[in-house]
Amino acid sequence: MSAGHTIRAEFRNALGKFTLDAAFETPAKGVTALFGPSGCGKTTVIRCVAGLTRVKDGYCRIDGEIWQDRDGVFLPTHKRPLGYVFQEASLFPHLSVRRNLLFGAPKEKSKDRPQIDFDEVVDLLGLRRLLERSPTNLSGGERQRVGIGRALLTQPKLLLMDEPLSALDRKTKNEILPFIEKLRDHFAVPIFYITHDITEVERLADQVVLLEKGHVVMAGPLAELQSNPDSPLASSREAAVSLRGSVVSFDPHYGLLNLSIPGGLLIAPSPPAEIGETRRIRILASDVSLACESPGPSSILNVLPAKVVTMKPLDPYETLVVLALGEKGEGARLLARMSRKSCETLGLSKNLSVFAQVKYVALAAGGDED
Ligand SMILES: Nc1ncnc2c1ncn2[C@@H]1O[C@H](COP(=O)(O)OP(=O)(O)OP(=O)(O)O)[C@@H](O)[C@H]1O
Repeated sequence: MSAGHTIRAEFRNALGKFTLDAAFETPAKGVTALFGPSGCGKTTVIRCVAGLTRVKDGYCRIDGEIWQDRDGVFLPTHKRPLGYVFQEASLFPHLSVRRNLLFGAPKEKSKDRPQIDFDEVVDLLGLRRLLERSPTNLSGGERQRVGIGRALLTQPKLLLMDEPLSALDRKTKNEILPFIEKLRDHFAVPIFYITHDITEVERLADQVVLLEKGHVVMAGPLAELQSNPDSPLASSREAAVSLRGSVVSFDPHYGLLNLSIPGGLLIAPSPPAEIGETRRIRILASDVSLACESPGPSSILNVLPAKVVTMKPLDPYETLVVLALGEKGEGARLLARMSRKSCETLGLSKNLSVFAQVKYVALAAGGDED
């Protein structure tokens, strides 16, 4: 990774009874999810990145710009070009949505980097019809969209989002997720996204920093962590992989989308989509079963040749199988979770050619990923 296009964060300090010893480097693009159980230090890390908490032994470099080093450099928060989105947006009740959005936006345009445009933000976040309203009677989801828009319009070099959906009910969360997906794919601003909800990580993250008790357990691209059998993501009950699929065709008769993924093709029920559109796909380990020979007719639409990469017992009864799609195992990784008995009956071993039967393919709502 060239230092110019990465974010490097290192923070070490004892904070009361809590010891923070977190270091990671991540690309300065897309969404980096900070994920881990309550109290593991997610908020503390981004407070350090924001300069709201100052630890002596700290280093923070954002896309070539040093915000903190060990030789005394420490940019105060107001000098750090960052946007901060909290669990609940605190909007100014006496200002219209439009003026709330523009609050904090620089008066002059910077010439050294592309600017985030007001109209683009408004349209992308679906705020046009709210512009002249007062924030006092907005719904929780609308308020949060205004909060996100306001943070983006400060023209940040980094957007920090601290559990932005956790105060919302499931339905509103599902309404807002597509907006966050759109802004991830549309604007070039890197995002640090704190959550303890794995489904948000799977839908939004490009990279993940896994935290536990103030330490970074693992950090890297989402797909790598999901398919690494030693990662807590792979061994969890809800283990899944997120893949990117490109729309190849649509069958209007059955309402089925054909998506090309590395090492194979997937079919998923879906409304029509544009050919070439990229969609994020989620496949749960518990929705994948294996066969050694091509199975006959079945209700399962997706049967993909794959090779066994590795196997890991999760407990005395269940095994996690990591697969590489494609006849030569050249494609994307997939996980299958099965009983130890099934594993033994099939005689699974490293490099064995198998057929992965995928029972359910979850597709993120429309919209192009990079
Ligand atoms: N300045 C401080 N002094 C003492 N303790 C602190 C300080 N800042 C954070 N802590 C402690 O650090 C720990 C981590 O807190 P933090 O809020 O970062 O966790 P989190 O992973 O974001 O949790 P949650 O998901 O519940 O929000 C907590 O035990 C907190 O009490």
